[in-house]
Amino acid sequence: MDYKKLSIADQALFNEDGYVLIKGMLKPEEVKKLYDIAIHDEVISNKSFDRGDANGLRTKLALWYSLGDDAYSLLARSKRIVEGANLLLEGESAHFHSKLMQKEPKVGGAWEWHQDYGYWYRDGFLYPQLLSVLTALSPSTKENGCLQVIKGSHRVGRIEHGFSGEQVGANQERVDELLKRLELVYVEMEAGDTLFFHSNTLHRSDANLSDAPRWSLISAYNLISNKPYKGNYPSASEAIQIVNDETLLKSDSEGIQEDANFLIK
Ligand SMILES: O=C(O)CCC(=O)C(=O)O
Ligand SMILES: [Fe+2]
Repeated sequence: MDYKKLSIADQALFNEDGYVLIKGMLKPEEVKKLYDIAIHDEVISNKSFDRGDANGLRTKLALWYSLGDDAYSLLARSKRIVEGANLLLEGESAHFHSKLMQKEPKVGGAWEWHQDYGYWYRDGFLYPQLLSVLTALSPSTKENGCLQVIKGSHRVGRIEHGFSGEQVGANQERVDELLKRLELVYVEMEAGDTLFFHSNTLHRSDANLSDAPRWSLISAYNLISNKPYKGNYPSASEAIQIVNDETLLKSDSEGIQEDANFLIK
């Protein structure tokens, strides 16, 4: 079976709605491999930190910048994903960072409404020419706190963000007005589905009060010409070393290296 790739119709949906969901972007064997590696990855577990929500529930995550030869990077470097990012960003993309989100049963916290560009603006990106690629490693449902998006909200431009507990959230008054006008979509995903979304798309998620974990991998890409004017994000201005789609399954890649450049909190 061939690997999925994004089409011109997917690009049109992304431009219209601010996101596009690609079902079955990963093969079941690929998801199994990545999830197995992730749940046993001690480096990830040691480098993870958590973010509390307004109710004190906490989501664990590990975040790193440069790509390597680990299994997560082979996905982030895969032809189908990088070409998808290139199509949607309308040019050559670079990798800004990747993260492994671990929203555990009963304790995984909520995320407040935000635009990723609300954060990344502060990191020094001058243009919102960035996107997130979220791949579900386990099923993502309303019950376990799937991602919610406001359809078409990428068109409003950057909204002011301020601190809301330990998280940075978008101005609530604006969010409330947009919710009166635009559709709120719960993006339920099966393991192996991938959501591409614009850096100005408003999104949030509920806490995971269910018995099922919700793990996902999120890689962020910027247009290579839109490199940040400050900070130290080497991969954001480097060409991505693309690998064939088969590489993830064929290689004996494992978890991430201890010396990957992790964000340390
Ligand atoms: O996966 C989620 O629930 C939201 C995470 C998110 O939006 C982020 O890390 O920027
Ligand atoms: Fe986000």
